[in-house]
Amino acid sequence: MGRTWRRRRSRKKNSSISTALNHDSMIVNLTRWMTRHNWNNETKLKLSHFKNTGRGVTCDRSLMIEDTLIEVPYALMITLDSLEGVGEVVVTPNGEKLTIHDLLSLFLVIERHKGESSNWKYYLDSLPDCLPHLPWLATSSEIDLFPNTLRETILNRRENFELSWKRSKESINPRWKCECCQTVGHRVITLNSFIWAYVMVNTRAVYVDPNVVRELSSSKWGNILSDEPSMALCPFLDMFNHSNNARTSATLVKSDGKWVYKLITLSPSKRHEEIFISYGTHDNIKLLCEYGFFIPHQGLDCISWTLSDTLEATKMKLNERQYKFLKTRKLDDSLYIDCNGLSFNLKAALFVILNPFISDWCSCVFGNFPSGCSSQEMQELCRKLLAWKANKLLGELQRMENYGSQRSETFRNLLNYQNYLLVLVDKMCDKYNV
Ligand SMILES: C[S@@+](CC[C@H](N)C(=O)[O-])C[C@H]1O[C@@H](n2cnc3c(N)ncnc32)[C@H](O)[C@@H]1O
Repeated sequence: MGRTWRRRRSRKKNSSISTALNHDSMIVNLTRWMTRHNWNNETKLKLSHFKNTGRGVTCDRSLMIEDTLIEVPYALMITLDSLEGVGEVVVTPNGEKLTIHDLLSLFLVIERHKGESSNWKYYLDSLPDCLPHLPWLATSSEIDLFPNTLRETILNRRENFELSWKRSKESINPRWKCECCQTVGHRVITLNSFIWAYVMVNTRAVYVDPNVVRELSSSKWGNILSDEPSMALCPFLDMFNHSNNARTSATLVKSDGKWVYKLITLSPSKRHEEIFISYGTHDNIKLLCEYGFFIPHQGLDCISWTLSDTLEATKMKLNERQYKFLKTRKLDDSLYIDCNGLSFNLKAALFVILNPFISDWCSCVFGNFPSGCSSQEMQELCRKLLAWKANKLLGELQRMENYGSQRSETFRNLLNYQNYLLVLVDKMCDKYNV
C-alpha cells in the first residue's frame, strides 16, 4: 500500500454535482408549512442532493457579502418556549435537573411519536431517519479497535450521551400517558428513539441568546433546567452543510415587530453552488466526533505526538534537567506539525532534546533560536517523527482492516479517516523533504 495508492483513494470528487429536490414532497410540505407560518423565502433557497456532502442548500442567484441568507420566524423555532408539552412528561423527584439538550431531545421523541397529530409534523418529516456516522455510535468491539488518541474522545462523548439518557429516563413521569394512544412514557421514550433525537439536537441545533429566549419564554423551567436555554432547532436553517471557509453572522433580531433568527452571509457564493455555513472553526477530529464527517485537506489538521512518542520516535533520551525544563514550562504538550510547520512547543522540545548541555535554554527558546540550532538535525528528527507516525497509523489501519465483514458505516467512515491521516503524513513528508 504505497503513497500513490493512498492519494488515489483520497482524490476529491467534484462537490458541485447535485440533484435538485424541488419536487420532493417532504420539502414541498416543509416549505408550505413554513410559509403558512410567515416564513418568506426571499433568497429563494432550494434544497439539493450534493455528491460529496449529501442534502444541502443552494440558490438560483449569486450571493454577495452582507446579503440576508435566511430569516426564520422565532415562532417556527423549537426553543425552551416550545417545550410546554414536555413539562407534563417530566418529573424530577430526585431533584436532578435536565439540560436544554435533554429537554429538546425528549420533545423530539414525543412529537415524533404523535405522528400526524404533531404540530411539528412537517419539520419532523424533514429530519433524516439515518443517523450521521458518529464514532460514539459504533459498537463497543469496533470502538476497541479505534486508535487510542480518538478512543478517549469517543468514550467521553458516549458517556455524555449515557448521562443524558439516564437523567431523561429517570425523569419520566410514571403516570404520564400519550393522549392519542394511551402509551405509557417508558414505551414512548425508548433508548433508540432517544438516541435519534439526541443526535438530531447535537448535529442540528443552533445557538440562541439565552437572555432573549428567557425574556420571550412563557414557560416556567427554573426548577428543571440545569443550564442556559441557548440551544434551539431551526427548520430549513438546519439544512446548511458546513465549510470552514464559510462566514456568516447569526442573530435573533426583531424584524417588523416580530422576532426572527437571521443569517447574513459574510462570504459570497455563486449561483447554483452549494451554500455553506460554518459550524465553528473545527478540526477534523471535532467534525468527526460531533457531526460524523470530515473534510480532507481543509488545512486545520495536525499530526501530533506526546513527549514520550517523541522520545521513542527519535530514539533520544532526556536528562532530569531537560525533562524538568520542558515540564515546568509546559513545553511537553501540543507537539505537532500542521500546515504552518512545527508547533512552537515541538520546535522548543526538539531544540532542548538536541542540546542537553546548554545552560540557558530559556533565552534560546523564547528568544530567537540561535544558529547553533542546526536545521539539519531538526530535519532529521522530523523525518524520524513522521516515519514513526506513518508506521503507527499503518499498524492501526491494518488492525482495523482486519476487523470482520460486519463493519458498520460508522466504522467504515473511521477507516476512511485513518487512510486520510496517512495521506496527510505523506504530504508532510513531501513538504519537509523527509
Ligand atoms: C445541520 S445538518 C446539515 C443538513 C444535512 N445534510 C441534512 O441532510 O439534513 C448536519 C449534518 O449534515 C452533514 N454534513 C454537514 N456538513 C457536511 C459536509 N461538509 N460534508 C459532509 N456532510 C456534512 C453531517 O451528517 C452533519 O451531521
